[in-house]
Amino acid sequence: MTAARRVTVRSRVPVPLARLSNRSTELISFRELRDGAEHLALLVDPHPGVPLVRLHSECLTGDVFGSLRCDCGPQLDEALDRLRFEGGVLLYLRQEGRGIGLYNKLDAYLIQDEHIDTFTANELLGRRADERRYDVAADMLEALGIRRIRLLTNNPDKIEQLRHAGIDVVAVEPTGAYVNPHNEEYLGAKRAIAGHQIDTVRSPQRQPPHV
Ligand SMILES: Nc1nc2c(ncn2[C@@H]2O[C@H](COP(=O)(O)OP(=O)(O)OP(=O)(O)O)[C@@H](O)[C@H]2O)c(=O)[nH]1
Ligand SMILES: [Zn+2]
Repeated sequence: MTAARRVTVRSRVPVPLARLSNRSTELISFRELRDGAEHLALLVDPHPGVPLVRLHSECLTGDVFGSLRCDCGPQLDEALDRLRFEGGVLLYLRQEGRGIGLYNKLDAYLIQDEHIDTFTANELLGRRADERRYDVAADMLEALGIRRIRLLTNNPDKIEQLRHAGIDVVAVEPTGAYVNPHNEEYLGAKRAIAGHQIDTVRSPQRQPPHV
């Protein structure tokens, strides 16, 4: 049996971000990540105390194009706003489509258009309902010297997997429920099937980034 290789920081690059103005921000890459993906950490100088951490799984359609089929865009905005206010860490995990990839996610959307829920749609494509693992996120936090966190999420699986991987999640802070006419079924399935703590209160549309 080969010994597990330790994840270390590969580079820390200062990158000023318009929407995090006046904050010192670094993008951090890693060596030896267990799944070989190019996951990234955004570190914003935290206030003293237990840092706020957001694990954000990649969603090209929501994060970049503002797709209304999901809630990823406004959740990313919210996390960045929180970091601007109090600092912390955002792990941007390259787990597009809950781990099935972009093209498969687009195929899953066509299945969902027949009123099949988002988890069953993955399975009809021969994939698992959610293929994400967060042990890689725990490795990244450890490489940053962070073992105690406040986690920004509604997803019980993130909490459980991080704790199992040895991260002390001392508090869970809910992220918003960004409901719109196009994502109501998607959010309903996250709540009913995956146990997300979501209040399906309609929230404002995504706002343009602050500059
Ligand atoms: N397969 C699939 N993936 C989707 C769909 N809609 C969004 N996603 C993916 O779901 C993931 C959402 O990630 P997050 O926002 O980090 O996490 P979450 O599981 O919603 O949990 P929170 O921490 O509460 O936001 C991203 O990888 C999206 O690409 C969908 O309909 N099908
Ligand atoms: Zn999304």
